Amino acid sequence: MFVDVVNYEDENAAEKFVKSLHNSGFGVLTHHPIKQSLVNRIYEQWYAFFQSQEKNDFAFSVEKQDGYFAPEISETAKGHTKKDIKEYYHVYPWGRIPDSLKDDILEYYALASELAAELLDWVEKYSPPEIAQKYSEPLSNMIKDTPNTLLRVLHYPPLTGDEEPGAIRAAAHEDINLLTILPAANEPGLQVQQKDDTWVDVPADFGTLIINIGDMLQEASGGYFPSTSHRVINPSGEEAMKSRISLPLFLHPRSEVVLSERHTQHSYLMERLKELGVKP
Ligand SMILES: O=C(O)CCC(=O)C(=O)O
Ligand SMILES: [Fe+2]
Repeated sequence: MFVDVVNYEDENAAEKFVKSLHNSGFGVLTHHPIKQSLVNRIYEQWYAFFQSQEKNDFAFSVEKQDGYFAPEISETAKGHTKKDIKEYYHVYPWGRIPDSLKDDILEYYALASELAAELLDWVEKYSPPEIAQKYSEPLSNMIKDTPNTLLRVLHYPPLTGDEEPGAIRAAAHEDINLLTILPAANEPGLQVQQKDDTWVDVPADFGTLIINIGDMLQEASGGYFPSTSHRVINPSGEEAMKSRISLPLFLHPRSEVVLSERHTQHSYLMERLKELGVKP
């Protein structure tokens, strides 16, 4: 299979997992340490938040990029003209978070960041030596005490039939960051582009964790780890009436971390945010 499903507790989990990341840009983990009960609670609480008007009190800050991004202003993927059909909230530990939602979401942020550091150690260990020598510092060190890692709570609303023709929940894109950690969403739809340009569903049984490479790790590894295009397609029939919630954690190095000869985290991020139209 293009994307491998790996048992986190297996003896050779690290090697298998990193191989999948190299081959497809994606890897899926079962039996991982993130509690599903916590993820479920977050899905329920934030679904209620997106249904409420309270979200409008947390409109995002252009400068800091924390808070609520309404459907009217949410992203247009690079190279696309139609807006994605989604709304989302950017959680940073230093940013604004509704009081009643703070405890669970910050617990998740900390747990997932901790797991991410371990997964970056796996990536480092199974990078070929000529690739590993490109890393300006150990990969897990790049995210140590970083203020930049972003937890995005996404809500894809039920489809009404009035959507702009051709618009989908998340148009094909690559992630900007180092690595993304994504618990399987409560509804299907996530697809990844294969080398022959065809699209396949990412294995996303409820309870699994999906990990993918972002542009910054592609940049730091000289392309050894590919930042693969992925998208979220629109459901049809009964499924179209349902909301979909997802929770990607985008791991970002500290701003001054050197990714390559061309870029630091900061210079890379600014270039990409301008392209997305969310930063002037
Ligand atoms: O909602 C999903 O399953 C994926 C979202 C995603 O790819 C993104 O926000 O970058
Ligand atoms: Fe993505």
